[in-house]
Amino acid sequence: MSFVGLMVLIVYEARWVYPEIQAYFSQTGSLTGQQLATRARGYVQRAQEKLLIASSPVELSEARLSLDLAYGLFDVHIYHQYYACTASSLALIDELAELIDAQQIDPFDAAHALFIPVECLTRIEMDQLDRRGMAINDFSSSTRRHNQVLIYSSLLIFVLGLLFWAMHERQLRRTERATAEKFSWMARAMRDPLTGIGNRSALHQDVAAYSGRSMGLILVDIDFFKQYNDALGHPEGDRLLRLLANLLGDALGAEATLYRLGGDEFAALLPCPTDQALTQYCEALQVKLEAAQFSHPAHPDNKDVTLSIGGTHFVADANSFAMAYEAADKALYQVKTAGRDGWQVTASA
Ligand SMILES: Nc1nc2c(ncn2[C@@H]2O[C@H](COP(=O)(O)OP(=O)(O)OP(=O)(O)O)[C@@H](O)[C@H]2O)c(=O)[nH]1
Repeated sequence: MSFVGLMVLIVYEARWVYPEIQAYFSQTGSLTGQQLATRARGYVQRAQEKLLIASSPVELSEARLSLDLAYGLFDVHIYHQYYACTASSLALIDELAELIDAQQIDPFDAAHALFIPVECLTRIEMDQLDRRGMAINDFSSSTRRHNQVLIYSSLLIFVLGLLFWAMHERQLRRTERATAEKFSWMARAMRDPLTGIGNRSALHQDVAAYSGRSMGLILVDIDFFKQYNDALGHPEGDRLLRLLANLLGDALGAEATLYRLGGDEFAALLPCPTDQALTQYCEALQVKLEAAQFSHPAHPDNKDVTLSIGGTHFVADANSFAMAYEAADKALYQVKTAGRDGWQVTASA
C-alpha cells in the first residue's frame, strides 16, 4: 500500500469517528426517548395516587393537572410513530379527564383505568432504554474498529518512517565514505609515495593557489645518481631520496613546499620577495648538504653526494610559472654543464 493511500485511509477513518460521536451524544445527551416516557408515567401515577385518595375537589384538580402534564409529555410524534399503544392511551387519558371534570366517573375506577397508559409508557421506556443500549454498543464497537485501523495505520507509518530513515542514513554513510575515499585518493594522487612530499601535479595546483604572490622556485637534481644506484643498489638510492627530501625541508624552512618531480629531481616553492632572498635559500641548502656528508662511493669527483640547483624568482600565475620553470631548469642545466655541485639563480623572462 502506498504512503498516500495510507494517509487517505487514516483521514477517512478519522472522519467516521466524528459523526458517530455525534450520534452517541444525540442519544445520551437529551435522553428524550426514555426520559419523556418516564416523566409522563410519573405524572400518570401521581394522578392515580390523587384519584385513589380523592376526598376533596383539591385532590381531584391535582389529579387532573397531573393528567394534563402526562398528556403533554406523552403526545410525542416519535411515540405515535413507533408504539401503537400511544394513540389509544392518549385517547383514554383524554376521555378520563373529561369524565373526571364532569364527575361522571368514580375516581377509583379512573385510577384503575390509568394502568393502561402506565403499561404503555413502561413499554416505551424499556424499548427506548434498549435502543439506547444498542446505539451505545454499536458506537463503541465501531469506534473500536476505527481506532484499530487508525492505530495499525499509524504504526505502519511509523515503521515506514523508520525504514526510510534507515535507508536515508545508509545512503548518507555510503556517500560520506565515497567522498572520503575520493578525497584520500585525490590526496594520494598528489603525493610522491616514496618521500611523502608532493608530486608534479601538486606543484601545478599549489602555484594556482599562490596566484599573485611573489614566489621563489628552486629545482634540485642529484649529481651522478645513476652511479650511486649502481654502486649501492636501488634501495639505498631510495633511502637517499628520502634523506634529501628531509634535508630540503630543514634547509628551506616551514614556508617552503617540497615536490619530487620524478627520478632524482626535486622542486621547492616558497614565498620569496627578491632574488637576493632566493640566493640565501640556495646557499643555506648547500651548507646543509655539505654538513650532512652523505657519502657517494661512486662520485667521479670523489665527493660526497652533491646537488645541482637552479632557482628563479617570479610572481605566481599560470603563464609566469611556465616561464619560471624554464628559467630555473636552464639555471640548473648550466650548473650541470659547468661541472655540477653548485647553484645558480636566474631571472625569469
Ligand atoms: N633508487 C631510485 N632510483 C631512481 C628512481 N627514479 C629514477 N632513478 C634513477 O635515477 C637515475 C637518474 O639518472 P640520470 O638521469 O642519468 O641522472 P644522474 O645519474 O644523476 O646524472 P646527472 O644528473 O647528469 O648528474 C637513473 O639511474 C634512474 O634509474 C627511484 O625512484 N629510486
